[in-house]
Amino acid sequence: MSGMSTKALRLGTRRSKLAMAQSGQVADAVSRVTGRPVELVEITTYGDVSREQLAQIGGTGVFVTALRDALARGEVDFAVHSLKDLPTTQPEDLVLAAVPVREDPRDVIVARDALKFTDLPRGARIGTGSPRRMAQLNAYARSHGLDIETVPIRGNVDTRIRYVHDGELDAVVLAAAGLSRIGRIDEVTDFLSIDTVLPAPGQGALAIECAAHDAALIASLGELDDPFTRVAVTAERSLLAALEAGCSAPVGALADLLADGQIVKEMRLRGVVGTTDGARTVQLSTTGPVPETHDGAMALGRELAAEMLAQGAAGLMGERAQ
Ligand SMILES: NCc1[nH]cc(CCC(=O)O)c1CC(=O)O
Repeated sequence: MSGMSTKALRLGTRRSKLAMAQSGQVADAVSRVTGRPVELVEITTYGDVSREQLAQIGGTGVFVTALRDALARGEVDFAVHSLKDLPTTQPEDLVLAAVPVREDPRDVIVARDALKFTDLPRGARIGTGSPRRMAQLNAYARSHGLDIETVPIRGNVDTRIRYVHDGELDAVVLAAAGLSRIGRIDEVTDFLSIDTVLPAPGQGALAIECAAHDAALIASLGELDDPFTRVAVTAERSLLAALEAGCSAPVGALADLLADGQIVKEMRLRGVVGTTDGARTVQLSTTGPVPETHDGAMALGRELAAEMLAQGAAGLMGERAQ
């Protein structure tokens, strides 16, 4: 290494509490593996300043573009993204140098009076701006005789929880991982089973991205990579891409390992799409050997997407949250 090796690495981050929390955690880990200090560089993104409904803006990756621009201009050395917010196409000048071990991928409910999802009273109002969450919660409600109303909301995690504390909503749906990262996991009143709500592709995982030409940095950051998380999110995102759906589309996906004791046997990939009213869904699953390559993981996602499309998935994805 040259004399550059003790120079601080610049980590581009959004200013939101969640982004600052996850960037801070990654900064510590990167500092540990590189032996270099990491300095946070705050960047405002379009997704932070826009007051419109995200789903209405329509474009994928609104949180990501400004960070990537700063990377491409060399203003920062690396960036941390929530993987579920990353578009499925990777810019050629940037690489995902590491996908660290995934946190709990589940969605959760924060409800008044410590209520569980299935104990919500008739007419309960549940806040979520996500067509994926609406579709699956409404589908569950229809098939289990629950009477709920999904209410489109957006805003950061604190804002969304405030709707419940202020009595405007009975419950809100959030990602466990986000609450965990900002230290509010104790406020969860119900962890939604994967059988009820499949998370967004990549949910709970982070992506550490840097310039494709920065070979030394790619190698260092690579120490934080978890190969299984990477294979799983690659399959999930390949499914999403093959369904030609954006991040606001009603697509859930999760890949997990099936183990026999300590021995990993197979990987299962599950996917769902549905209309936001929950009236129609297509949900499929495939199980097979854990893919050993990136291409293998991509193929698995494409194959499941093809089966879902054959069952009419495309017709269920036209909707957007209002
Ligand atoms: N939709 C925004 C978003 N992007 C990433 C997370 C945190 C969870 C994660 O990293 O997957 C959240 C909040 C949420 O969905 O509750």
